[in-house]
Amino acid sequence: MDAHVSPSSVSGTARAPPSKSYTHRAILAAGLGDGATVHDPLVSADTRATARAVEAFGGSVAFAEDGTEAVVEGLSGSPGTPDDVVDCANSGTTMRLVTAVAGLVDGTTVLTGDSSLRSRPQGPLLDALEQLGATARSTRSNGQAPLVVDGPMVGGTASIPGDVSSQFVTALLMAGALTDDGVDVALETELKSAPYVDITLDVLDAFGVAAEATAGETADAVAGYHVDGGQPYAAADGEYRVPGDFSSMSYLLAAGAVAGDPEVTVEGAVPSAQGDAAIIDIVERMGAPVNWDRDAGTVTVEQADLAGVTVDVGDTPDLLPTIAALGAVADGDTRIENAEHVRYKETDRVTAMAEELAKMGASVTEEQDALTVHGGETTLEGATVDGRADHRIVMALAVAALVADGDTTIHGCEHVDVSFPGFFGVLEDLGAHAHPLD
Ligand SMILES: O=C(O)C1=C[C@@H](OP(=O)(O)O)[C@@H](O)[C@H](O)C1
Ligand SMILES: C=C(OP(=O)(O)O)C(=O)O
Repeated sequence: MDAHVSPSSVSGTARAPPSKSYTHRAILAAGLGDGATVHDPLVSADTRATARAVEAFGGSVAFAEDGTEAVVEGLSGSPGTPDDVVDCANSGTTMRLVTAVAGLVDGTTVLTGDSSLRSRPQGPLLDALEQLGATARSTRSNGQAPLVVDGPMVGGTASIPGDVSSQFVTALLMAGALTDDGVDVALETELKSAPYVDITLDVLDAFGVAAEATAGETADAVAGYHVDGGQPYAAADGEYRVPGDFSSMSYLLAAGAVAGDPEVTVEGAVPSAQGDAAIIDIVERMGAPVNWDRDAGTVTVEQADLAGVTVDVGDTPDLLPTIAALGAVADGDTRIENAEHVRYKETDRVTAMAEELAKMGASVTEEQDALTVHGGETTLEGATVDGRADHRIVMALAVAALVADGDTTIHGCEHVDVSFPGFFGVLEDLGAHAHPLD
């Protein structure tokens, strides 16, 4: 489906959806234990995939019709053999976390996903599961799904690269808590996307599971992570509440910074372990006045003439599309560095943003691990662009389109359902001329 975006301003207050990363982990943790009520879950295509996987292992997940909670019945630490192939759809988090849980099953689990997910790397996780005592392989022997996993694994030490996906570490820690021997994850390289492991430690802690980083050679270096085995999952009082999603917030804050008339306020911005809260500092560094009231959980951003900045996205890969869109509107160069792992997402987001912003007239230089947007050299023009079946590309292009000269058509706008269902409605409520075409 196409979305149509005309140049327009935005103002008012919007609420960010609940965190996708926290929701995946909370539903899985509740499912691996005796169940819990997860309040304010993100109800989206990706989190539904994790809910289906919990059900495939023998639990159940009921999302309330009004979306305010998910009631999870757990499988008490013993995932059963799924009756059918587990379809992780478009969700990398689901596939990685569920592959490790499959290593606990005394039987065979088969996992697949859509064509995007079947092209993403899983090899290091398969190797890790083998090191822990499971059998894990790719049906095509190319480190990609479909995957076949035979457990049970006992635990031990798994050595993995840290520069492909932090989700491998998250997966090994979450499943490792239910092994007999526990799991030591030894990182072969520096960890990218590290704040996502902090989110995992946060959720594990809330479910009564102890896990920690193990010290490296220097004071701030991390050698890996450790989780003891035999730790049941149990949320305090059987309840867990999901905070707002800063990656989703980034599009609303970026919209306010480029097209605020004069400002936009985003609710749901309670502090949590999410590295993507860095978007607040980034829009401020680019010149937009920002006020984050941490107690109230609100961020207000005013429109301003933005200036290019250099941003390292090693910790915050999901912000790359948003920063690239901001850079196309700013004056001067915006250089996004340490970005190679951003190529392993729903699509290669470095190339996708370079090519799609270029269609809108932006001047862009792409390197293997960096993207530089040369703002101010050209005028951003409305164009027909391709969201590449990737929710974040669609939303970032919609932000750029608000201030392009002329109308923009974005292909594949329905993919926002992966992380931010109703995104175009929220933009419209802020006053933007942005809507899906039937
Ligand atoms: O664990 C998570 O919830 C996520 C980790 C990150 O992936 P990588 O660790 O693969 O970079 C991020 O890009 C993804 O959107 C969500
Ligand atoms: C990469 C993402 O998610 P996942 O890895 O779960 O597909 C994302 O939401 O940007």
